[in-house]
Amino acid sequence: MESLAIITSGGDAPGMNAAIRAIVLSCHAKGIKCIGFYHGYNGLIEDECLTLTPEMVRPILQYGGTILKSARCPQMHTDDGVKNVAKTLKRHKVDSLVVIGGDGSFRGMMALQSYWSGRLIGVPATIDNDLACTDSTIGFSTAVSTATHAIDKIRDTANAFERVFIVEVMGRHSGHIAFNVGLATAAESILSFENCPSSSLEQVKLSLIEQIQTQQKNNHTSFVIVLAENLWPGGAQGLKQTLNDTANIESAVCVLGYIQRGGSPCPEDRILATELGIEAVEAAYSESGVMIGKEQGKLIRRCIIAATEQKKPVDQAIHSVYQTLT
Ligand SMILES: Nc1ncnc2c1ncn2[C@@H]1O[C@H](COP(=O)(O)OP(=O)(O)O)[C@@H](O)[C@H]1O
Ligand SMILES: O=P(O)(O)OC[C@H]1O[C@](O)(COP(=O)(O)O)[C@@H](O)[C@@H]1O
Repeated sequence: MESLAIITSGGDAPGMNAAIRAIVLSCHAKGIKCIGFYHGYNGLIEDECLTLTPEMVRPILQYGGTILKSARCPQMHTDDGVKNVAKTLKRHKVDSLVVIGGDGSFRGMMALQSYWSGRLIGVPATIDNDLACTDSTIGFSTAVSTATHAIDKIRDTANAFERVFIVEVMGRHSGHIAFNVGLATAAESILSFENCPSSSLEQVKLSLIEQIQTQQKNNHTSFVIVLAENLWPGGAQGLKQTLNDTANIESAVCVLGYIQRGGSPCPEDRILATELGIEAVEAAYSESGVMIGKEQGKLIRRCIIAATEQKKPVDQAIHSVYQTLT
């Protein structure tokens, strides 16, 4: 292998820079030229790139975001877009492409397999942790930690005013962030896809109201609801309105939003990203269409189809602890 390219694609995640650093340093040690393309697949279509050197990546491990920038690239959903990516890779004589991103970015890799015969390796990075074949994705631990610290602060003011608070967290359509953050902050209620299927929202509403009213009768304290984004019609504001209209319950809303995607990666994400990055370069000598993951302390290589098509449920132990305590 003489030349390896990297992109960061989809939602940025803290630790992407640490993965880039590990890949570049590893390539340098093996005498492989390492090319970074900007803006996810867009940079491969537009041919926006630079040769990455150790000097460029030495100081980046502790920073959130990505020095290669990230983006979503609608053209990848067309044959022409994918063909243009393949053309750029051929023009630069790239032997292997490492895609640092989430399930969508890996679907892009699958599309590329039809037009490019180089080696394709995925490094799982998304705050949502919604990829199978790895216990954790790069960025997830940091996002959970950021949201936990934010809710600890909300708890202080919620306690002072004896308020009901609805805190909306990210996760697109999966509840890994909601459940982990809810447990870490002793939220009185966690509302997510896994425990609130859309057909049950009326029932969820009634039991939530009962739970709040019971607590308000007995205690002078706060009530924090951790709500997964895209679950409740109208989001956190919609739920606030519902509580008010149905039971005259006042609540305050905080949508944590993009702060969960930013900030310095926590040690777990820095270490995970470094391990996965180094293993990605190793794998790029002999494999293609694989994602590097880490399960039960072991680095593994799994077919990207399995990683994207399988669901990774929220840890059953976390579910059980929440059910026991509420
Ligand atoms: N089915 C697909 N076919 C080809 N490319 C895809 C597909 N799904 C996603 N992509 C590419 O991957 C990019 C990132 O995907 P997205 O789902 O937005 O983020 P993530 O990789 O974090 O899940 C998309 O903007 C698109 O360029
Ligand atoms: O940046 P955008 O386009 O607003 O997307 C927001 C989405 O991105 C995420 O932060 C990360 O999702 P992906 O890693 O799948 O891109 C989701 O939690 C959220 O729903």
